[in-house]
Amino acid sequence: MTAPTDRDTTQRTQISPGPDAPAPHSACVVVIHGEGLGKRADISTDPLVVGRSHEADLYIPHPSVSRQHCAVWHEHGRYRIRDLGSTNRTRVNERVIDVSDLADGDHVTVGESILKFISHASVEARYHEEVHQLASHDSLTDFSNRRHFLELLEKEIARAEHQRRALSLAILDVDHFKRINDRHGHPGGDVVLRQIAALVRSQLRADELVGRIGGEEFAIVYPDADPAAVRIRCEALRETVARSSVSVGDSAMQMTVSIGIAHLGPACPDRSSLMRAADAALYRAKETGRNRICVAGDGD
Ligand SMILES: Nc1nc2c(ncn2[C@@H]2O[C@H](COP(=O)(O)OP(=O)(O)OP(=O)(O)O)[C@@H](O)[C@H]2O)c(=O)[nH]1
Repeated sequence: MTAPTDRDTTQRTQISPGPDAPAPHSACVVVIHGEGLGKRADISTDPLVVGRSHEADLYIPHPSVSRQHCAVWHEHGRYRIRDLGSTNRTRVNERVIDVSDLADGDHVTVGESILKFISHASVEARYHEEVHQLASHDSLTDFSNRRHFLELLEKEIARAEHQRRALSLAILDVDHFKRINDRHGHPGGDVVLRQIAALVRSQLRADELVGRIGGEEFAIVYPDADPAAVRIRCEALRETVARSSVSVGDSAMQMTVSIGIAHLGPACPDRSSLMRAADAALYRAKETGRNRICVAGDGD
């Protein structure tokens, strides 16, 4: 065996211009303390409303926060903040304000939460974006995780009620998924789940929200679509999965999904009743043979 030479052991430092420049980014506010920790929202010329109302752009569900607490916006090259008549007032760096300019790094106190203002193209903004993405999304499928999905659903319900629009919820569960794990192990099961998630994604429109709400369970919100149209969309999704083949290594297989649908309305006026009804419909779809759709209210 020959002794190692300098060439073998020396690591050479690569000449580098430094990290990639952060993409130009609008400014944002990030919750850095209290309820809503990690949430962020971008700021544009349209006022961004921070508050406890489901319709607030940055929703902070805490009793110390007013329904519409403050608004932040971009105007003639400056970032501005205005208190919206909140009970506990808005503070910028501990100073109570009615209207104020914002500078990079300013702390905004809203009830018991603290927001940080981060100006555009900041490396820190990218860091917070990544942290938020990690906290709110499922790493296997990149869908919203259960907690984030439920929060989005709550906001969509508030919007649908306010605008008197339809909203439906579908819960989809992969049939006999345990067999895949038993045959191919948990990593093989993950490979299949990722492929089914891709099929689900391929069937979604831009305004439809999806979340992974359980191990092999996904949920989709269909805003502003009538019940008949939602049924057709779900049938197309069910068929797409049933006709596609998924694979683990060399082994290809056909999978199916069962789907339960519930519509926002007098029988399901809020998030929990909607989730319960869609779940019960899914249970019926499983009980009556799988690879099918059941709708809450039909045949209960
Ligand atoms: N690979 C993998 N498996 C998971 C994950 N989460 C849950 N599972 C598995 O999914 C399986 C779900 O099984 P069951 O709830 O019994 O249902 P099923 O076999 O899909 O049958 P039906 O739903 O009744 O059609 C269990 O074996 C879980 O261990 C995950 O993230 N990855």
